[in-house]
Amino acid sequence: MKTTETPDERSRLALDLARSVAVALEEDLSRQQRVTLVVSGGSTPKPFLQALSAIELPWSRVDVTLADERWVAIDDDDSNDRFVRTHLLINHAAQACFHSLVNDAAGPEEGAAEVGERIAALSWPASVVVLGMGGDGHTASLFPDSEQLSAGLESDETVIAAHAPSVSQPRISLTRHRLMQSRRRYLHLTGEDKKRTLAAAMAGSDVHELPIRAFLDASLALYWAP
Ligand SMILES: O=C(O)[C@H](O)[C@@H](O)[C@H](O)[C@H](O)COP(=O)(O)O
Repeated sequence: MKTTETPDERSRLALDLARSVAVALEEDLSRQQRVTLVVSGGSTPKPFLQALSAIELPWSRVDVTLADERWVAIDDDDSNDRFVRTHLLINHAAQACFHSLVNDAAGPEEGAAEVGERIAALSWPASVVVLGMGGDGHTASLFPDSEQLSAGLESDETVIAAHAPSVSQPRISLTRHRLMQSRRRYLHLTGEDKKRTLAAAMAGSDVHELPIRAFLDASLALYWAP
């Protein structure tokens, strides 16, 4: 029955993705001193991050950052920073160097310049960007109902401050421009609802309706399980 198969399929998917990402990082680490890995928050990546953390790599040469973040304290339950520290920066990956998308500023507008400068100083193009997607077709914090969506899709800054009526907390997000500065991009999704959203995204072209469309090119590797 599907209900009993689903967790296994999701675990297998997470492991497959972790192995692909590890191979990619290792390949780039054989040619350059430092590599950048961009991961997403949310709930889907948890088993992937845990699986990746258990793979032996020269992690001390890996810079990890996030596709986006909620502007909350780093010990808040909703913090992606905390999520990455809990699920990725453990086991072998405890040696990686994590770069937060938040600072002490009052909000993302005030903090974005410093964060952008720090993140831009990492090694680009990133080796790997792992994106997630919401049921509304957002990725990172590029939300369809956000006033900052055009900036997120078109600006050549590294990060933008973002707000959207559909989400309660202010956000900071890497821009499309920065996320596309990557050698490999993966989209990690689970569930039938997201499969339907992805199919709708593939069937049209308005990036403002479903922002994930701005990332759907031939080089995006899709990792989906029921
Ligand atoms: O929540 C976040 O931190 C990310 O901003 C977001 O883009 C995420 O990848 C999607 O919302 C999917 O989230 P789930 O994996 O929780 O469905």
